[in-house]
Amino acid sequence: MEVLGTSTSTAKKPIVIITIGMAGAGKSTFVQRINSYLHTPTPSNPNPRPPYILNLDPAVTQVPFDANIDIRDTVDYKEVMKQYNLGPNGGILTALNLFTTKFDQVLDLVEKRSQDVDYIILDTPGQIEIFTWSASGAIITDAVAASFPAVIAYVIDTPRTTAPATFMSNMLYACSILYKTKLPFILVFNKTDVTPHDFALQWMTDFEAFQEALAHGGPGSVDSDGEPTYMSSLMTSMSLVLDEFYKSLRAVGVSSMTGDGVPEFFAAVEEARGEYEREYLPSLLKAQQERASQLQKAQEAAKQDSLQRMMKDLEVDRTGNPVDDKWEDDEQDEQDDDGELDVNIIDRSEDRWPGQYVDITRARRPGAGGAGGGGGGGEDEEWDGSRWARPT
Ligand SMILES: Nc1nc2c(ncn2[C@@H]2O[C@H](COP(=O)(O)OP(=O)(O)OP(=O)(O)O)[C@@H](O)[C@H]2O)c(=O)[nH]1
Repeated sequence: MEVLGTSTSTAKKPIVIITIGMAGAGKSTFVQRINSYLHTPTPSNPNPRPPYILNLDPAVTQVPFDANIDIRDTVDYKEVMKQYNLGPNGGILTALNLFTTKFDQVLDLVEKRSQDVDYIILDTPGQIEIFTWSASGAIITDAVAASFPAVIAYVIDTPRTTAPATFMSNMLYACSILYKTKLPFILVFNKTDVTPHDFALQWMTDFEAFQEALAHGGPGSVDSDGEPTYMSSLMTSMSLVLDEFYKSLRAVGVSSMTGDGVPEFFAAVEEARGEYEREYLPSLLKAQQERASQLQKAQEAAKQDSLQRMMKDLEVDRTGNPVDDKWEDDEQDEQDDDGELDVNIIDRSEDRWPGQYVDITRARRPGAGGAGGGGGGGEDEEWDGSRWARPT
């Protein structure tokens, strides 16, 4: 079944990996690493198919991969800054907005190549909020997720997330993106060559261990009386919320530098494809069907409204102009059982025949009867082959 271009059969469709992460987390290096992995033959996959890559960061000076579509080919962000008198972040956002206006063309190009690729990779702007909290970021995400199975790869700078408070802030941010996009989500703990991600996995699975880490979060976690501070209590409550959130995502540790953990990442992507088909796609289709039926209802209501207004206008005309009433006598005849007016629509292209026309533009003379009921066929009129006329 096709609904608004969305196919329920995603079996042969490539999966879109949307790479998101804080500035410096290693998104571009990660994209390059998975790109290189997908180019490399393995015994289980001797003929790998290169991915299709989209670079959506207009401000990046160099990317370590060849993007198939690069926003920088379409929008010059420095020129945008000059023309619109903007700072760097405003320039990046406006460049992304301008690019989004052409995103239907991007999707067309991707659709054309979709038979030849298994993965489509999106690298997003360095300033995370420009993509995650902008209208254009939402439009792009929704558009790709409506056309292909899609997954969010949230890249985390592991060495910089070892403090419990930083870890929790990062997780809360990830949580907000998950609830905003509702797409399958993979936490990618990057730079494991510098700091292994075991501590993160432990904090995610063992609530007590994270509480312990929070309690030993250093000065500030308890006040002078030895009681937990406001900040410490807030973090404890938040971590309770996050405990629920951890259940709905998968986490992998990766080193984009060495390639460690990349196969595990792709295993998680395959799992995410299943989740997309099981959970995201049905709710997407349901939402589209609801929108379609709401649209139909709105159109029907608008039609009824116009009809009622038209009938009201006719009523006003009739009361204000009783002599010119063309409906009065035959009103009962012309109403069907539902009380609706039974008016025949005339096809002007067909041959005319006597009595076919009811000329409602002419007032019926009082007392005039006969065929047609309206403006023609009065007692003293004759059909001359094309119209009713008084004999001369
Ligand atoms: N040791 C180590 N360094 C890494 C790894 N991945 C990325 N880096 C380094 O982290 C820095 C930031 O990497 P980028 O790939 O530019 O990060 P980004 O998230 O794309 O940064 P923005 O361009 O600001 O969005 C670079 O110096 C990388 O070499 C990794 O797995 N291990």
